[in-house]
Amino acid sequence: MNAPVLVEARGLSVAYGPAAPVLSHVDFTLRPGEIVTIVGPNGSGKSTLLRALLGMVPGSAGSVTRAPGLRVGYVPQKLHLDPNLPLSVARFLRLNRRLSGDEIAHLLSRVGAPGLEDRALATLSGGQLQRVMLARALAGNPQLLVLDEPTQGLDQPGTAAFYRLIEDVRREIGCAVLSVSHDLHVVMSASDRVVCLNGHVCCEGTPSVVSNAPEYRALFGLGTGGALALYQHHHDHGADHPDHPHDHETCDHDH
Ligand SMILES: Nc1ncnc2c1ncn2[C@@H]1O[C@H](COP(=O)(O)OP(=O)(O)OP(=O)(O)O)[C@@H](O)[C@H]1O
Repeated sequence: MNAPVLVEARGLSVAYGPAAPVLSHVDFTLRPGEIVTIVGPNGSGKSTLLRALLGMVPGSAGSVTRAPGLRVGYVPQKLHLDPNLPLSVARFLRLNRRLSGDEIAHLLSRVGAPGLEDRALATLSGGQLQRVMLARALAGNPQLLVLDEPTQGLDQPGTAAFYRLIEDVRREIGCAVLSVSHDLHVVMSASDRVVCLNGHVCCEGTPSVVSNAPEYRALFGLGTGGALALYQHHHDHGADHPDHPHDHETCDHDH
């Protein structure tokens, strides 16, 4: 029998209005407890894929299925905060669920941000705010934690510490973690599986498979032409889409 699946996309395409699809023919499977990270250039459809998997945007073709009753905790890319809004951390955490003072204290210490209950949200540092966002995502005891570039704006130690925290949380509550990230070093050390996206799945597999894949190296300019390569990645998504997902798909390049 197959292992249970939390979220699955088959042949998924997504278009915003009449424009060309942002995502084409994406196959994706996430199983319980996995840490999977989506990488890819700006505009390659990473956030769109997350949103489509969560049912926040409809697919134009293909299918998305989620385990019945799936509990998801979502940490968005950015929280747009009005600095004049006098919203405390505790009130923020209670916006969409009932939580006791003890539960809030426990959540905040769980994410390494103890004692912030009464602080105004707008006065927190970037790192503190991300931890509070993570606390909110964990409040519903998720089976799946979804993180959209959660460490944007954090320095390298802050980023590394945040991902260590995510690994601890995964170990503790056994949730799967699906994230979008540009922090390639961290991604490569902290993911079970990496999916490299550029409107379609260019390559996927374990970090070591992906970091050696020519598609990945071309996209991220590792020894193939520097950062410029990022913008010169052309692909022909036609012939070779196998029925079975495997570690390493090919796509054509023009450098
Ligand atoms: N609501 C929307 N309406 C129309 N177009 C959209 C919408 N959201 C995203 N797009 C377009 O879809 C494409 C993919 O966007 P998406 O945000 O999924 O990419 P991304 O890989 O997450 O990018 P980034 O790394 O810059 O965050 C972009 O061209 C973007 O302009």
